[in-house]
Amino acid sequence: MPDKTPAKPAFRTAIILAGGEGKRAGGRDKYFFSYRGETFIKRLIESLENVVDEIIIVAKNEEKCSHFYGIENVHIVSDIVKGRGPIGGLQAGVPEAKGEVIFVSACDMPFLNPDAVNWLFEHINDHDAIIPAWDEDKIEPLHAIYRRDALVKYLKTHKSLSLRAMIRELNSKFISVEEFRDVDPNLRTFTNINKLEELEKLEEVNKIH
Ligand SMILES: Nc1nc2c(ncn2[C@@H]2O[C@H](COP(=O)(O)OP(=O)(O)OP(=O)(O)O)[C@@H](O)[C@H]2O)c(=O)[nH]1
Repeated sequence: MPDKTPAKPAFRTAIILAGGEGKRAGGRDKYFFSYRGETFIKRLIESLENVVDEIIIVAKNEEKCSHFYGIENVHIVSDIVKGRGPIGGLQAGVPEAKGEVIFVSACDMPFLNPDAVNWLFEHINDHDAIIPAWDEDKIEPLHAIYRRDALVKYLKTHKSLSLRAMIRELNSKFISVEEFRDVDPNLRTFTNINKLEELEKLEEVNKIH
């Protein structure tokens, strides 16, 4: 009798990078920006909790994230070396990840769409990474999926702090953002808020609607 049990899907991790200098936000911690009364980081956790098996928040300041301790399947870790940018965040987060496949997320995306994240997980196939792209220049490496083994190997052997250099080195597949319109017609999942003015604009729009 053939075994009809469906293959167990790979364990999935999400890493939320919650560091950075936030210069464009006047030095503020963008993950504590809030929209409709809820912080960006809380919104991200809620968007991800049904899509992944664990969430790792890599914080510049672990203490500031301490109120997320105790949430099931959410772990908080600190940058090992501060000020290294997103790659520095990965250096701390990837070794803690149990998932074979990892969704890497910025912390400043208030409209992350779980269906878009799920779609990415389902399309990584044999690639090391699957990265949404608007065009050749504008890519979304912090709304992308990576294989843990590929990240571990890269981070061990390369010193560059450039995400683009890492993506070039990996067997990366770029996928047009247009592919996401079925699950997110206005592509809001890619909205990221870098400045206070952008946040204020969001809140104004929120008041009107
Ligand atoms: N853990 C960690 N995350 C980082 C670090 N640098 C940037 N990030 C995260 O990576 C994402 C993209 O960062 P950017 O928005 O490009 O940089 P930023 O430093 O946050 O902001 P700017 O200073 O305005 O450029 C954000 O989610 C940041 O929180 C870091 O050193 N450690």
